[in-house]
Amino acid sequence: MVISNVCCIGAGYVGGPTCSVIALKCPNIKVTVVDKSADRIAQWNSDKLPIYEPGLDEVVKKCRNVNLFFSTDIEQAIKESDLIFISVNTPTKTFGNGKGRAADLKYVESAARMIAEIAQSNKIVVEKSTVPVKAAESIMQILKANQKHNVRYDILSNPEFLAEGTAINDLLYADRILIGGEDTTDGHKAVEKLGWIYQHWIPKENIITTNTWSSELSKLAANAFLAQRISSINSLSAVCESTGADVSEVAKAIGLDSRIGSKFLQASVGFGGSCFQKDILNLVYICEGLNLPEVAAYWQQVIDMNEYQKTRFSQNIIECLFNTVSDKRISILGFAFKKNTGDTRETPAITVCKTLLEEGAQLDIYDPKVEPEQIIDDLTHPFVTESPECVKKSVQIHNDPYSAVQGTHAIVVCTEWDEFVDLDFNRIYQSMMKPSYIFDGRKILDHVKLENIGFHVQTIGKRLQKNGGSFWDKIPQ
Ligand SMILES: NC(=O)c1ccc[n+]([C@@H]2O[C@H](COP(=O)([O-])OP(=O)(O)OC[C@H]3O[C@@H](n4cnc5c(N)ncnc54)[C@H](O)[C@@H]3O)[C@@H](O)[C@H]2O)c1
Ligand SMILES: O=c1ccn([C@@H]2O[C@H](COP(=O)(O)OP(=O)(O)O[C@H]3O[C@H](CO)[C@@H](O)[C@H](O)[C@H]3O)[C@@H](O)[C@H]2O)c(=O)[nH]1
Repeated sequence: MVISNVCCIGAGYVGGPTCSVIALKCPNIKVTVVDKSADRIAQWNSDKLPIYEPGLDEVVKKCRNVNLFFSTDIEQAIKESDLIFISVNTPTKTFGNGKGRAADLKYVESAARMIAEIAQSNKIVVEKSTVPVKAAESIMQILKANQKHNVRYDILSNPEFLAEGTAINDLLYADRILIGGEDTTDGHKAVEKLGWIYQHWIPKENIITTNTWSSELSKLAANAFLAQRISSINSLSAVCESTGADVSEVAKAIGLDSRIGSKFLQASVGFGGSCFQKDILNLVYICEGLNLPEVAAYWQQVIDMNEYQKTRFSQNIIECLFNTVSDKRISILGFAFKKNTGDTRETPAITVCKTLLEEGAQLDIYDPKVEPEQIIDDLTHPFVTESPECVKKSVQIHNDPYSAVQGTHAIVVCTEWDEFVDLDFNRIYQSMMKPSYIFDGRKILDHVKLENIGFHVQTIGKRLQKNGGSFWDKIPQ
């Protein structure tokens, strides 16, 4: 099997870690990750990588400039390679047909056009990006229509299932590798070649092959199923809050049924991240295009429930704080969409912060990995009711959790960072305004201990009443 040179177009959250692990596990393959962003490539070549991911630094340090290269010379990398991963972003369209729903494939298309322009020898082109079903067909059309030399292309679908914060582990010990290809002799050969790369570290039985369209759809389906579980448990969290049931107990009770399983049943302020919402919206759009409105509506509800959860949590904060947060200082602990990443794409913290800002609150924000500029950017783009200057006046970013809680009325936990569990809450209580509130949007804190210190505690899917005076009192019994 002779794949000796791999190129990856797109040095992002997927391209970077995936290719680093391929380089680590396949020392005889030269792996070049290219990007049109010179800044991003410079960061990959520096001591401070552009993304935070546990274990990534070590892998990059070991392989960089040995058999792993980060470069802006896209032309050279395409020319040299046998196999090219397209790992560019596929965000939700913000304009025109399918605005707010369809995946924007302009970056995939431009990558395909570049390959067609440059390639002088046969290439296996691999869709690593998450794309709509049948995208491979469009890529093939672009490649064939623009073919410069007598080059043969094979297109494969090889979706990525890594989750941020655990990317290296997910890549090293993937549950499965999915490869979709054409059901022809050449198609099978291409699938085998890509499979051979993964066989360097993934057991053969975990590498599954399907037709191209099944592979493309499986990626959207996997994310839809995962997000659906979160929306399902979050919907029940509202029932728990109104009845006195505890959503963690419910999750445990149902999760022990081996048919249901225990994972992805953690009720929360809502799911975030660059994928779930984008991919489900894309699935909904595809279903509408296929004239399957009932199927589209079914999956749309997963997104709607997530919006409901984020809004519900934010409104509860305001109601608990005597229906006004105007000029009150509120600490936000955690801004990333989950722990162990600095990524803020679609983080529920944005909804919480924007709601509080619209109500006139002053925010003191701390996150161990998110850059301050990123937080300001997220809260000002696009901002409907306030100018960016107003937002900046109302937001202070801290590099220490204790300074972020000093003199504030309430703490809102938006990300489940481990370090929040071990904070000295006695010290924090002393430094806050009274009554002191904690809104635990991630269910990570010891609520009984906090109540014993004197905090008023609110969380998702459970009534905590010890210190009374909360919005639960309004609920008719
Ligand atoms: N982030 C995740 O955890 C994750 C997991 C699985 C799948 N995915 C999918 O993988 C794809 C990439 O996601 P990401 O999070 O890595 O995106 P990203 O935005 O972090 O990275 C994409 C990179 O592609 C570059 N790029 C775009 N067009 C280019 C071009 N024509 N030439 C060279 N570079 C180009 C951009 O500059 C950017 O650096 C998406 O389709 C996403 O849905 C993401
Ligand atoms: O029980 C849970 C599990 C997750 N979340 C939230 O859901 C979001 C997404 O979490 P996770 O799926 O762990 O991270 P992602 O990096 O978004 O990974 C998802 O999206 C990727 C991009 O497509 C896929 O590759 C992964 O398989 C898929 O898990 C985060 O806000 C989590 O806090 C919950 O609220 N409750």
